[in-house]
Amino acid sequence: MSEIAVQLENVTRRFGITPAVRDLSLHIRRGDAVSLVGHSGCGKSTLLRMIAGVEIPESGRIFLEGREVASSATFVEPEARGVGFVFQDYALFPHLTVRDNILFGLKRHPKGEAAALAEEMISKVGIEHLTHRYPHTLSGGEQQRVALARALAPRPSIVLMDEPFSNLDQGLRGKIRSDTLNLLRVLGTTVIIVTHDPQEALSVGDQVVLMRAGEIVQSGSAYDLHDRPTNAYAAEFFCASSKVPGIYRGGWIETAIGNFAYTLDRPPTSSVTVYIRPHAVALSPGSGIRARIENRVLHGEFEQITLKVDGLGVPLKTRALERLPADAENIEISILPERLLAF
Ligand SMILES: Nc1ncnc2c1ncn2[C@@H]1O[C@H](COP(=O)(O)OP(=O)(O)OP(=O)(O)O)[C@@H](O)[C@H]1O
Repeated sequence: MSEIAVQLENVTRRFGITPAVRDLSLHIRRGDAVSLVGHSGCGKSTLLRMIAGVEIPESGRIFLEGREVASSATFVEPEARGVGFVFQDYALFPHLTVRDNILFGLKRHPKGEAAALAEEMISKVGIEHLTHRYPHTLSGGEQQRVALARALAPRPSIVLMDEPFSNLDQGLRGKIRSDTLNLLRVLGTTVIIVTHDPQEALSVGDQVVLMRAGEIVQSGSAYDLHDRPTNAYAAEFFCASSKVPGIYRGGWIETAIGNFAYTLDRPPTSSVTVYIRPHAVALSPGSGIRARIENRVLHGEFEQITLKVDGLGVPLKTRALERLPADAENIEISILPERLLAF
């Protein structure tokens, strides 16, 4: 069996003249959990739907588990692709009980085998107590688990999930997300999860794929995308920054808040923008960089502090784990050059 579960080669799909997905190539390893993230309209759902087979690429080729399923010469129907799908609204059949919803996806199996597969997944997902209920009597979290059991019951090797946790409230979302991912990992299922939430994308993925206007902006580990973005768009998408103008001097950058060691593939004296993220600003008494506290927001464990530094056109933000005195007005800070980004 191929090590690559999903392979897209130069896939394009247009609606009218604008491509929803543009000449996109992507490889996903077997068993990985991949998050597909980007702002509304960037083409995430269209990409997922082409992998599922409910949308047809205009050009390019799609392979699942090494088998060509879509190209100019081939089209494999969705039911024959071995792919499970979980929709944002769960799409459960209202007139069927939970058990019958799960059995519905097993129609191609002999009756006894279908019943056994359904029971196995009902127990793995932990919904034994719900099997006789109808969807409208279930909470959002319960419906999500039924939809997951229905998608997984036929044991697809690949599961596609379109915003699967977005209808759950914040408290439940983290728990259901980690339960779902743990189960998929135990089963060895490859999963692609579409989300527009940057934090969710980072927490889900073995691989994070950031899209914009039908193209991949950057793809890699969550650490790559958050800590080592290769362009300004990715840097901004995953973390709000204070943007400060600077001059690249070859090996270092000159800014209004100091000079920082930095290597860029640019000629010296180029203008650059330095992205100062909250974790690049440290409270450090005695540093000599004085900052006025403009705002404090307590987030429980940490406090978000907005700071104004003389000579700097934009405020800086930092996160303090230590509590500052309630009446603190000024503090001294330092900038951690290894945490700066410049483009
Ligand atoms: N059936 C369709 N007919 C016409 N245009 C479409 C169709 N489906 C998608 N589009 C357009 O293609 C682009 C990409 O849409 P898509 O739904 O893939 O984006 P998305 O990233 O999933 O967005 P969202 O997060 O809002 O669901 C959008 O501009 C959308 O308006």
